[in-house]
Amino acid sequence: MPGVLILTPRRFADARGFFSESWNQRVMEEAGIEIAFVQDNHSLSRDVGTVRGLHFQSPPHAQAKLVRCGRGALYDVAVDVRRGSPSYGKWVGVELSADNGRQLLIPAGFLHGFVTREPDTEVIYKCSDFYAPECDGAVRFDDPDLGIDWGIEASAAVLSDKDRAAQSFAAFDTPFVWEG
Ligand SMILES: Cc1cn([C@H]2C[C@H](O)[C@@H](COP(=O)(O)OP(=O)(O)O[C@H]3O[C@@H](C)C(=O)[C@@H](O)[C@H]3O)O2)c(=O)[nH]c1=O
Repeated sequence: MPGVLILTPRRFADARGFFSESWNQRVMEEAGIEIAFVQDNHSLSRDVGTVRGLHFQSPPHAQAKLVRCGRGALYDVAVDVRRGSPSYGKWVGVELSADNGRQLLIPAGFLHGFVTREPDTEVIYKCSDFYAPECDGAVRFDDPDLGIDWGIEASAAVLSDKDRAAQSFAAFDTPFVWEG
């Protein structure tokens, strides 16, 4: 999926555990990734099968996100909703866990959501714009047009009221445009 990257920072293990640089702006810039992150978020989901998503913030407050797992495990999903993109409407999913240390970089122009695979899963992510509730939106995680395989029965998902009432993908008028 163009623009979506899995990053796995090096871990320096010793008798105490490990040390890892979870974000290093200079290293990222040397790799061609120039994103000015301005907000860090941290969520805890108690139950296995908690689904948060699919979420977006519209321009002018669109957000790129760098997502990682601090405790437990989750399946993280990004859906390309950039009008005109070769992968418009397609999704990609990656297992992120405290053990595997992976991070998922999701550019602006994607819906984002995840399902937790372990109890008490903590998700930590950087965002490239501030929370703007007036630009916040959601699309149904189990929309048949998207066909995302969450690995759970949709009826068993633990959801917020907002996500339970989210619009269908067919009704979603994407505010994002593919810029090549
Ligand atoms: C996202 C967000 C929420 N809040 C508040 C609003 C609300 O009262 C409470 C819970 O918000 P939500 O129900 O939207 O939280 P949540 O369902 O965890 O929303 C998050 O889901 C993941 C998948 C994302 O990608 C995020 O961008 C964000 O949309 O926290 C903030 O103060 N700042 C924020 O940046």
